[in-house]
Amino acid sequence: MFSFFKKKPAPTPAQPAAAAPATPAVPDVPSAPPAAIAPAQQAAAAPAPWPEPASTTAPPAAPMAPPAASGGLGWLRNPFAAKPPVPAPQASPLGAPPPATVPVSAPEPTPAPPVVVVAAKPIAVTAPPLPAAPSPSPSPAAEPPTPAERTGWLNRLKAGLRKTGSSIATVFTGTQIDDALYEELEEALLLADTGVKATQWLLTDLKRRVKETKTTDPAAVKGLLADALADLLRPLEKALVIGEHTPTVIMVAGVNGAGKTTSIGKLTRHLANEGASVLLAAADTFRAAAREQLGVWADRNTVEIVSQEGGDPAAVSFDAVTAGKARGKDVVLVDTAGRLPTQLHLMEELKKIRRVVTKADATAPHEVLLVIDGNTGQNALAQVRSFDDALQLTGLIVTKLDGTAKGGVLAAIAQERPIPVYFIGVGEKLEDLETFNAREFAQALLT
Ligand SMILES: Nc1nc2c(ncn2[C@@H]2O[C@H](COP(=O)(O)OP(=O)(O)OP(=O)(O)O)[C@@H](O)[C@H]2O)c(=O)[nH]1
Repeated sequence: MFSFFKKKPAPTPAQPAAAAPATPAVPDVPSAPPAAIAPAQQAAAAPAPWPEPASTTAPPAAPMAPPAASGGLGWLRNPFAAKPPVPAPQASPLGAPPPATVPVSAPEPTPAPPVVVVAAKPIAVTAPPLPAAPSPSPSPAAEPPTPAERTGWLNRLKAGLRKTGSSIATVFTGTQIDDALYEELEEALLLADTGVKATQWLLTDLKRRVKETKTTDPAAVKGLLADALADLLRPLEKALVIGEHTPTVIMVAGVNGAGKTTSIGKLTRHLANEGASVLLAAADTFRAAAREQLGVWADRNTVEIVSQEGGDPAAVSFDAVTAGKARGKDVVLVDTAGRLPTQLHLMEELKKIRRVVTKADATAPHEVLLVIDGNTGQNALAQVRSFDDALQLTGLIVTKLDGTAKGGVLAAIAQERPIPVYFIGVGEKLEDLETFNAREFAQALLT
């Protein structure tokens, strides 16, 4: 897993710390007392100064790992670009009561270096694709074999999506390609929560493919549908980039119980396994259980966590990003409390968290992810729209695709709000979170 993930690149020259002129009365300034930052085991301990001096000197760059040919999160990517200059360590506001003028300034936009991937060797980052399904359509190119690890995942994906796929697959058991087949298929796609637009798009595309290839066997139409679905889903494939910023700040949102904390835990584990330093921000400050749950993941992964009971989620996020910067963490993951898009005040709170994170680091958040429960079908699309409008999402994690009959919702998302799907979850276990690959998904769905 994550075999491509690199350690920190070579040290970069420090630049003068972004001047933080104390600007009183900035509305978003976190006003809560500083959050506790502690190694996971001490998460409950009283706020303490940094246990170790902040260091911005990165260790020497690790040797290049081989490109992502293995399974695992094979196309999460660290471009290993020269990191932007790391700001000189600043006195962290953590562990000491904030001064009257809070150390958050109205963002004096720090001229961020242009995001140019200047890695010595850019890395191939696409997940190893599956061999193309047998279909009468011309195969674009010979595809490499699927590694064993990825095959294991695919089997789990197929098992998870069987409920969705079986009703679609039965459409192709007849002997003729006629209107009845297309009508049945339309119904099956709609039942799988593919949505009206995506269903129409797929049917039109499929009919074209059938005509062009002069297909007469209904069983072969299934292969053509897999091709059409893969093409529709392809815009959702994108690599999550780690390493362009220190830290890469990832904010995670979603409705209650969507699987945010579990997904963060899984992702943390993968990152930690690859040697990335991760800091978790428990920005769900209201629900004790949520903090504890994140604390357990932090413990398991021996990463640090910033948490604060009953505090301001924006303040916790600010502290975490500041801490992540000061300590040269690779990734800061901000776990927010679940909320419905209709809870407008809570949506405002999310926007505030986003703004405050930007005050801690003018380039952050680098990713704003929405976690959606694949079981919620078309409602997931509504969530994507609402959270995207509020937060300008950069990516999705779709969980609980195991055992759902609504796996078609990804097609609806691709059609109506094509936000990249960085990961999909098909179970509660660590290995059940994987990168999204359009062809794999299409084939698993129709197997
Ligand atoms: N079957 C299945 N269960 C999952 C998956 N991802 C998460 N879960 C389960 O979903 C439940 C809720 O997950 P959480 O991670 O607590 O969800 P959350 O979004 O953080 O919840 P709140 O903090 O309450 O908003 C837990 O029981 C998880 O084990 C998945 O991919 N498949």
